[in-house]
Amino acid sequence: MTLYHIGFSKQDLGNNLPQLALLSGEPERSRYLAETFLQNSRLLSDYRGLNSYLGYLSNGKPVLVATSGMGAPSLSIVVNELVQVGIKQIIRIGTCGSIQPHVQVGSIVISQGALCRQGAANDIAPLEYPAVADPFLTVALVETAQKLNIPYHLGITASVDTFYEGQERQESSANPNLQAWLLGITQQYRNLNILNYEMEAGTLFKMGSVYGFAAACVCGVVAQRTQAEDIILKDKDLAVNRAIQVAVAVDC
Ligand SMILES: O=P(O)(O)O[C@H]1O[C@H](CO)[C@@H](O)[C@H]1O
Ligand SMILES: O=c1cc[nH]c(=O)[nH]1
Repeated sequence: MTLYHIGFSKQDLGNNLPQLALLSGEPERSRYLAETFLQNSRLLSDYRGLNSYLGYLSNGKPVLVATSGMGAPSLSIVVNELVQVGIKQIIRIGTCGSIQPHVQVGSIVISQGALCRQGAANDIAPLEYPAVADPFLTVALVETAQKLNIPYHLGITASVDTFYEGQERQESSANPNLQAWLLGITQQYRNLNILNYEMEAGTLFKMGSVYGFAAACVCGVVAQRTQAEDIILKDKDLAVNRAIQVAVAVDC
């Protein structure tokens, strides 16, 4: 049966079924990953911008590349359907904004868990349910980053629903008047040793624990929120390439 949003079925994946999916928020990143880092990749579907590919790692292992779209509601749909076609491991390859001075643009953040401020996650499990990454897959990502000599940070991520309001952007937002409870929240998170902001990992982690797959997240740092609100476009390719290099080389 073809799954409605991802646009393919288990039968479309052949006899050598992939267990691992590499999940990006951005469709262009998925295409780049499949065409540049995988062998014999082919497009499975491209519906609503949620493109997906089947390809092979250099060790011959089949891997699915899929697109989550932005934010947890969209991710939850894609991940649900990936589980239905038999995926057992999902590595999110994303971008993020650093909120710590030592976490520099161009480096990568591997999330061990997330502060999950996401409405969609509450439909998966109670608010108090921990949003934790799979420990084995996460350590494998760390070991790969070390082996490749890629600057990485391991720690806690803040996964929030909005890019502007929830990440306390005022100067670059259409509405500079944030709700009172959001004023100063980035400093509070900094004090809690949270490393970065992004918009999907927390819900992915909760889904992993509830639905029984291994979830992990590696993000390239494209903004430095101790200095400014904007995305540093000149360093984005470096950051994203590093995150992809680690994810495709992971031993899992
Ligand atoms: O680059 P991706 O994977 O989309 O990740 C980040 O970028 C988007 C916001 O610009 C959000 O989806 C956020 O989580
Ligand atoms: O600052 C950033 C950069 C990328 N993605 C986010 O969610 N926030």
